[in-house]
Amino acid sequence: LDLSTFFLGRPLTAPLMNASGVWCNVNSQLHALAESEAGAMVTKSCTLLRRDGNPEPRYHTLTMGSINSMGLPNEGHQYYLDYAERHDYENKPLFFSVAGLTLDDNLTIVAQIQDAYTPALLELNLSCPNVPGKAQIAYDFDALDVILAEISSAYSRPFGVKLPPYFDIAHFDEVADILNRYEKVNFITCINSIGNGLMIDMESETVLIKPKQGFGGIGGEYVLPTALANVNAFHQRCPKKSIIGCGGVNTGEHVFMHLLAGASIVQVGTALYEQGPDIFVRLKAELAQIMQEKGYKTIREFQGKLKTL
Ligand SMILES: CC(C)(C)CCc1c(C(=O)O)[nH]c(=O)[nH]c1=O
Repeated sequence: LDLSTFFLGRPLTAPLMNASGVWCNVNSQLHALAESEAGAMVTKSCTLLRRDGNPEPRYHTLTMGSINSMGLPNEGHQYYLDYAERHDYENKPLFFSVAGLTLDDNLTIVAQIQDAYTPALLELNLSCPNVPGKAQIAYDFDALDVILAEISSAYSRPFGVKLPPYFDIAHFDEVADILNRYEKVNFITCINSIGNGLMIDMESETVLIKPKQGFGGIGGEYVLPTALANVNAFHQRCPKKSIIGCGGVNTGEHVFMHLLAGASIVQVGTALYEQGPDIFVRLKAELAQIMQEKGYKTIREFQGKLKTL
């Protein structure tokens, strides 16, 4: 039973990894992921300098997921470059997530990744903030085009982008058209949390997290249908790019759905936050069980083969 899926020509031991931001801020967490059954791993989106992030409580578990407004707490890009230098790439590939606060910061960080000759794969987080008062980069299509043009000329290797969810077919079309003009963008990670949700505590009649008057990104089971749609939409529209699925994964069935919808690798966020890296043992076993029951020997036999009616 070959659970492995090929990603950028490399077989992974499992089509599973963490979602950026979860269990990947500091060395102890990164070490735990490196030792886990995950087939790959990604660092917390970094900024040029270290950030404390938002005041707590900034993450809260919900009945079917989570809400967070962490505020990009991270150790600064050099810390993750130092980790990338020590990482054992034979063990599993490492993705390096970047969310610079400005285009200049992104270019500075990317130039240093370039100079570090690290085998890590760049995942550019396009939920990074735009100029105040404007939508996040991924929702400002002109700014999206500019940042991709700038990074493509500053970075000589293939890289990927982490996208927030889109909800309009015209947006899938427009964003895919932009991405398809950048052949260096060879993978797309869909989705980041669904932005600016709000949940309420009935007893105290209060919001659940302190930052942004309680507004925060929604993750977990709530986002699975949106995640699957974005994975499939970009899988269909960007045939020359690999899709990394993210959103709503907590069982082998969810992993199977993401792969069927077109994902090559499946990221786990909220469920990993709640259950820890041992979750990859369970997900791997549950996926293998489903493949056994369906008579699939390899992922290739069903990956991207979602049927329509
Ligand atoms: C939302 C940003 C703070 C601009 C980026 C970091 C980030 C965060 C975060 O650090 O608050 N949370 C998410 O669910 N997704 C993200 O991409």
